[in-house]
Amino acid sequence: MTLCTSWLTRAVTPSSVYLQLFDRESCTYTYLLADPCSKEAVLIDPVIELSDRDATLVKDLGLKLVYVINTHMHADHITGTGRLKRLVPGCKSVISATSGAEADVKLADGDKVKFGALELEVRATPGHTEGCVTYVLHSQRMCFTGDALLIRGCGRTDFQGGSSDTLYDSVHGRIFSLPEDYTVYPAHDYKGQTASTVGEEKRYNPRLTRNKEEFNAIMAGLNLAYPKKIDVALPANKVCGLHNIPEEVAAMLGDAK
Ligand SMILES: N[C@@H](CCC(=O)N[C@@H](CSS)C(=O)NCC(=O)O)C(=O)O
Repeated sequence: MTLCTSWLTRAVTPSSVYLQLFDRESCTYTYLLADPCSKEAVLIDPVIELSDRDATLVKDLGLKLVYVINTHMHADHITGTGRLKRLVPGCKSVISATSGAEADVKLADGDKVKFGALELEVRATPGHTEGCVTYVLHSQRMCFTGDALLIRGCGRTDFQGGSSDTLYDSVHGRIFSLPEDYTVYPAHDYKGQTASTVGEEKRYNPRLTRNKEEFNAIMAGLNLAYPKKIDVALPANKVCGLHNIPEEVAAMLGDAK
């Protein structure tokens, strides 16, 4: 198998626009996808502090932002969804129904998110949280895995209804069942990696290549510190980041609450 050593973080082709954006503080990847013909676009997993960056990009590229989508209710940062709804009137917030968060559109397994000629398939991939989903853009052979599958890793399973048993089944059943050449785009990377493929992760993921018993033991032994912002992020993200924004964040954004 050929391993890719560099990945596009930006691609504009006749059939799609794709940009991978990064938040240095939370190591979150935000994705901007668009159909170049209709100009309809979606953002996946935006971060509130960078919502001006994202709104400006949408405007500069002449795109029409139709959906601001989350892979799950994040615990480490406040989503940019609510603020983007203010900055780009008309776009709709989107998250899974099982996340327990408020949004204009609540998705279920098997739903499709359509923008222009493009379509994301929603695959429920719980385990990191109960409401995690993976979005699959079959036409571009891409999947956006949130925190379910990270590059050579996976999301922790020690809060928000997390379960290592469930995560193992989600990744093996719903992500590793995709064709091996599909590119995997995660919601975070802490080591400077940008993307992987289903085939690479099936072969080299140090957690998910193990059997379920070994995986459960690895996850039980991670002993990670709680995310620094969890106490402000979860209440804010329950309403898609629009309310309960901490004062220092609101001040930084020059926002009324
Ligand atoms: N240090 C960060 C939090 C890091 C962390 O816990 N990341 C999560 C995803 S965000 S909830 C995770 O699942 N990590 C898996 C791993 O193996 O590292 C902070 O304080 O925000």
